[in-house]
Amino acid sequence: MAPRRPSKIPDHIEMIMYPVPETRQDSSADNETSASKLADTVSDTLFKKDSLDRKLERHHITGIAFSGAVGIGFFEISSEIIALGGPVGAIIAYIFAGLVILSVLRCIAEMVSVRPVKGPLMDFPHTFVDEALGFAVGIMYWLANCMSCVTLTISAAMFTQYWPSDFSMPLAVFMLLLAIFFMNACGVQLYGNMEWVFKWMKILLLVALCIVMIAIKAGAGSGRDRRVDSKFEISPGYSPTGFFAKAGTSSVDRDQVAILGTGGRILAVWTCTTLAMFQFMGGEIVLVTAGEAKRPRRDLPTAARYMYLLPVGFYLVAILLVGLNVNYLDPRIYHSHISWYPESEPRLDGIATVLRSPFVIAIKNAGIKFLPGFLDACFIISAMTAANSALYVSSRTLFVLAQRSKHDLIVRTLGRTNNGHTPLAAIFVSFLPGLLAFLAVKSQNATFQEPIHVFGRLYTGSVLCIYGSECIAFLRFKKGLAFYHRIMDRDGKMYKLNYYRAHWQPLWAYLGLLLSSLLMIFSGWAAIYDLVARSDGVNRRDAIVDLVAAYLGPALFFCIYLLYKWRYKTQFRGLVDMRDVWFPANVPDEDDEGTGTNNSLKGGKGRFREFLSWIR
Ligand SMILES: NC(=[NH2+])NCCC[C@H](N)C(=O)O
Repeated sequence: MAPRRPSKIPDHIEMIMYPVPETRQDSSADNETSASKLADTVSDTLFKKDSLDRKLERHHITGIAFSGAVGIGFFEISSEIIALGGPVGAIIAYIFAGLVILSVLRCIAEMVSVRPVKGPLMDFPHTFVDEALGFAVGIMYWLANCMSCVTLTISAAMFTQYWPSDFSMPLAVFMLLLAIFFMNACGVQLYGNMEWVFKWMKILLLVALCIVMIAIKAGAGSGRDRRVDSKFEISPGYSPTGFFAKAGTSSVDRDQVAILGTGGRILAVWTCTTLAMFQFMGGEIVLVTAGEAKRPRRDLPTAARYMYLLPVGFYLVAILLVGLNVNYLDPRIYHSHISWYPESEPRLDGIATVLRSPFVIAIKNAGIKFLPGFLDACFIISAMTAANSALYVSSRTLFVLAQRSKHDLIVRTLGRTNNGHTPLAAIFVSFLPGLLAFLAVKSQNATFQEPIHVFGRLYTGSVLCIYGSECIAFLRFKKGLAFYHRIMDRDGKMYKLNYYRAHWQPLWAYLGLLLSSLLMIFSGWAAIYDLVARSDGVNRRDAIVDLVAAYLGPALFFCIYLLYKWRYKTQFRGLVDMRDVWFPANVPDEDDEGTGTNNSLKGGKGRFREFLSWIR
């Protein structure tokens, strides 16, 4: 398909950038026999229907991405973060995690505005760094989303156990998986509309939680239960005390703080940041819609630029407010490194339950009765819709991977769509790992934590590798542009007019690369500490599982990369090979005029209007 010509490009440059298809054939094409050309034509005709439908409007795209980014982590795991780092440590951790997302999204937003192709997340490393890196990113992104689908499904199923009923865990997992499969299988437009509704439900939930937290701080409720606070021997204040060791006693005292002082605090905040990453991940999902977006060149860069603002903004405000309302030494706020419980409290370790949420703890302390049950229902929906997005992402990633595959059988099975342009085979295969959610079912109504934890860590570790790869791809992309600056000047007017040009680059790329690498490398340090420094009193098996979960994703990523590189002898892309930047394949037909990606030229008002139109 001939790429669409953006408006406002001078004619002589247009000829270079968007040559007619014939001129794009390279010399090897001359040698093609007419037989193979005929085969191509036949296969083109046969597989014409195997493409995705371009039906997603901007609000669908942001719905899918928002719904995928805001799952259950913030509502539930935030308690672990507050427990470890105190309210202040939690905010610092959220700022760091937000910074990683901000940096990465700035890089991919610019690349996608120049190259709005199908499967952009794997295309960028493939085109600008190394084919093997693109492959590793594709496979690991697929796997990571399958794993996050498992984690989110288990969480949703465990939340159903809050109400006393006959709704057993196996039944809950089964019904959730069924719902997720059918929502994905019923066509992209319906799916997009559903996710748009879920996005608004989640926004309302976040706003409501903030309002309730402000009200409680102002004295709402039938009175704060101060009895819990009085049990603690350390007065918590707001900042972290230090890094806690594992302990199983019934009260907390200073001996249980393994590393005191500034070092301990820094380590506590670092561990919080690793945990917070799970909550912030998912903003990049906007790019996965590239194959189904109606106007990818216009909508994707804008959505990628603004995508992080809503979740990050809400998360920061809400964590600040909830931190003011809970005592971070409250035994009901759980983290595996702080596991003491007064005998009177039910042990909640490992159980995803509304009772672990810091918001619910604050609400219960304030004596508001009916809200926990209502919030539980909201959390089930939130987790389920994020699992829904995870299946959407994994199926589309697998579909694009299959279409790019060198093996005909894979192209003709997983790379196909049904008559409604839904990649059913890819959806089904990506759904299968979801059955691992049944692992969480120990017995009727009993639950255990390990699968949630392991799959969640696997997802985080893998996505951190992908974020690092996107930053490297951006650095190469920028170098490539500098190399070909006579054809396309990143600082020139034409570029600024037609594409999104992120300010302060390559600073964001370096920052994203540095933070994601550090987070990946040191994500398992607490487990190593448990194993090495405090061998007594620590459950070694737990620590080993923790360690494996932290590093399995990155290890798999590097293995896949090296294996592909070794098998296909791929080379790093030289700058000269980056002609692809200006000859993007598969740029879709867009049904509106112009690219409209660059709002910075529209001035403050234009940008604000753009932002509002995106929020819808
Ligand atoms: N669609 C996904 N893969 N979502 C996984 C991201 C998890 C999400 N950030 C959460 O806090 O629950």
